[in-house]
Amino acid sequence: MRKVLEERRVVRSSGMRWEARKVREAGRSEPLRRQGDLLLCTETEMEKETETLGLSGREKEEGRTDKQDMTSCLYECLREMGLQRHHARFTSMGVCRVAQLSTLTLADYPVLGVHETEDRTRLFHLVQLVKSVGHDGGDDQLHCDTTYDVDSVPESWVVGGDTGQSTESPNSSTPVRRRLDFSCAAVDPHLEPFESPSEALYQSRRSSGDHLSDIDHHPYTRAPGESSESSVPRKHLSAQSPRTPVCAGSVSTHKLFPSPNPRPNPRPNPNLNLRHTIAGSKRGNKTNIKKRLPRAAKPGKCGVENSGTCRQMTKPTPVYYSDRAAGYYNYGLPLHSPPSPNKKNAGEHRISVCVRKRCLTHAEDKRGEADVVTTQSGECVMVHQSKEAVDLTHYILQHRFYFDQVFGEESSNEEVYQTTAFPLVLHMLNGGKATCFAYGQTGAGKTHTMLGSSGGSPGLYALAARDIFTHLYATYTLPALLVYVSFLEIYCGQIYDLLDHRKRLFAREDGKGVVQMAGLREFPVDTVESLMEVICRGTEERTQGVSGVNPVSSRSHALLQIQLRSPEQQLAGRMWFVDLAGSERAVDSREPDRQTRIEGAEINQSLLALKECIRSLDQEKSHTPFRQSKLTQVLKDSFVGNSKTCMIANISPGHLATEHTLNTLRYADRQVYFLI
Ligand SMILES: Nc1ncnc2c1ncn2[C@@H]1O[C@H](COP(=O)(O)OP(=O)(O)OP(=O)(O)O)[C@@H](O)[C@H]1O
Repeated sequence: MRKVLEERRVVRSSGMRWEARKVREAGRSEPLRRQGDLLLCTETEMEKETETLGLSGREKEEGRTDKQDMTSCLYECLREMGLQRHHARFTSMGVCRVAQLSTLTLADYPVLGVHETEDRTRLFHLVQLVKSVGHDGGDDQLHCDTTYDVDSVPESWVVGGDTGQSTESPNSSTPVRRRLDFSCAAVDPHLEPFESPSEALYQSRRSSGDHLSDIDHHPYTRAPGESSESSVPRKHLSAQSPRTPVCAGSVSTHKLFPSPNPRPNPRPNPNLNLRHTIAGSKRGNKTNIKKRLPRAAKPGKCGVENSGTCRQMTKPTPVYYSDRAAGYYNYGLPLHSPPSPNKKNAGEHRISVCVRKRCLTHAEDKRGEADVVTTQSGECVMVHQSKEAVDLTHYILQHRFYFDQVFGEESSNEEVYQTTAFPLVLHMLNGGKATCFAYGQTGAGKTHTMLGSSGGSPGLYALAARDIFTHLYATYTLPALLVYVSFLEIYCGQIYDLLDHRKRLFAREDGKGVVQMAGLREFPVDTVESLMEVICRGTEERTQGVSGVNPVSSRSHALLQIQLRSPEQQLAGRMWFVDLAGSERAVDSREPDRQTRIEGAEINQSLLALKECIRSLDQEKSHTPFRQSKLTQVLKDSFVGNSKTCMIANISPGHLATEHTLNTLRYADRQVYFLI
C-alpha cells in the first residue's frame, strides 16, 4: 500500500517548471526511480534525506518544512531575495547549491556579478541566513531537486585539483574560480576528424542523462536510429554547416549518478562547470592542458550508495565549434568569402589585420579570472566561451578566427612592430602613405601597443621613429628629408589639436578633394627622444574617462601623424598611428551620465564608419563612405591612392570579457568585410 508523502515542490529554472513529488513506499527497499513526474524513493531514503536536511519530529513525519523549502533550492532562495537574475552566473561560477552560499565572502561578490549595493546587501543577508540555519559548507545534499549527488566537494573550491587530490576548505577566502580544461581545444578537427561528431555529441549527452537541448535537435545532429553515415564528418562540418555548433570533443569530468535511470536534472550541475587551467599565471602561447583524475565519492553522502545501485559514469562537458558566422546572424549570406580578386601574397596586403592577445593583468588574476583565449600557429585565435543550454547544462563553444597574424601574450611590442608597422614604415620611406590602427575593447592593450609601457618596453610610436631616423641618417644627410609630427584627437565628433592646448580644428576638403586641417600644429623632430617628448605632451591632453568596463578609458581617438617632407615642403611620405577609443557595447554604458552615453554612441558610430571604409577599400569598391565620421574624413587621404593599412585588434583574455573579445574579433575579421 502506498503512502504518498505530501511534499510537493515547484522548482523553476530558466522558465522551466519542474514538479517533484516524493512518494514513500513502506517496506520496500528499491532505489530511486522516476515515474512520470514522480520521483519514487524508499522509506529509508526519505528518512535519510529528512535527517540530512535537519528535520525532526513532526517535520520528519510530514517531510516538509519552511527550512527545507528555503534551503533546498538555490534558485528559489535567490528569487526570494530578488537575486534570481544572478542565478545563471552563480551556477556558471560553480555555486550551485544553497549550502555553498555560506562559504561566500564579500570578495566573491564581484566575481559572481553582484555589483550593485542593493544586490550586495541582499546577498549578504542571504548568506547570513544560510549560515544561521546551519548549512554551511558540508551539506551538499541540499539541492534544489534533492537529487542525490555523491560528488560532494564543490568543484569551485578545488585548488590545484588537476589530480583531484588537493582540495581547499570551502570556508577559505579564496575567490570562486572556475577551472577550464581545453584539452579538446588542442585537438585540431581538421587533423583528427571524428567518425561521427554528431553521434559523439548525441551519445555523450544521452549517457549523461541530460535533457536533449536545442543542439541535440539540430538537423545536423543524427537522430536515434539514424545511420551513422548520415552524420556529417567533422572535418567538413565547419564548411558545410556553418551555423551548426559542432561537437569537437569533450571535457571529461566525473560524476556518480545515483540511479541507472537518472532523472533529468533541471539544475546546473557543478560537475559540468568549466575547469580552468589558469593560463594567467603561465605565459605560454598555448593554454596548458591538464587532465583531472576522478575524485572518490564520499562515503555516506549518497543515499543510494547503500543500495548498491550507484554507478560511475564519465560525464563529458561537450565542446562545440562555432564558425565565424555561427556566433551572430549574418543575414543568410554564405559563410566563406569568395577569394578576393586582388588577393596578393602574404606581406603584400594593402590591408592586413592582426590580433594581439594580452596576458591577464594582475587584477584579473587576483579576481580569479580565467584565460579563455588560445592563440595557435600564428594565424588562429580561439575563444572558449562558456555557455549554458536551455536545460542549464554547461558546454563550451569554441570560436575560431583566422587573421594575417596572431600574437599571443608572450609577444613583445618589438615583435608586433616588426610584423605590423615596420612594413608600413618602409612603405612611407618609399613615399607612400600608411595607417596603423590599434582597435579593441577598453583595457585590451591598445595604448600599451602604441605608446609602450613605462617599464622600458617602447611602443610602436617609438619603434617606428627609431627606424625612420635610422633610415634617414643612413640614407641621406639630414636635412634631406624633414620629419614633422602632429598629434590630434577626435572626441565626440570634434577634432582637437593635442599639441596646441586642445585647439579645435576643422577638416575641410579643398578643390581637389584633399582634406585639409587649417591650423594644425606640426612639430619638426630629428630624434626619437624629441618625437617621444612631443607625444608625451600630447598624451597628457588626451580625454580619458570612466567607461562601463574600464575606470581609465580612452574616450577619444588619438591620431599621430608622422610626415616626411622635402626642404621645399613637398610631402615625401606620411604615416598615421591611430589609437582608437576603447570600444564598448551599448549595454555596458550603464552610466546615467548623458555625456558618457553620447561618448559611447559617438565612438561606436565612428568605429562602424571606419569598418565600412576598410571593407570598401578591401573590396576595392568604387565608393568609400569617408564622410560618415570625422575619423574617416581625416584619414581619407591616407586610405586612397598608394596606401597601406594595418589593423591591430587587441583582445583581453579574461572570461568576463568574452563577449567583448568576440565582438572585437568579429569586427576585425576580414571575412566579415566580404560577407556583409
Ligand atoms: N601586451 C601586454 N603586456 C602586458 N601588459 C599589458 C599588455 N597590454 C596591456 N597591458 C596592460 O593592460 C592595462 C590596460 O592596457 P591599455 O591601457 O593599453 O588598454 P587600452 O586598450 O589602451 O584601454 P583604453 O582604450 O581604455 O585606453 C595596462 O595596465 C597595460 O599595462
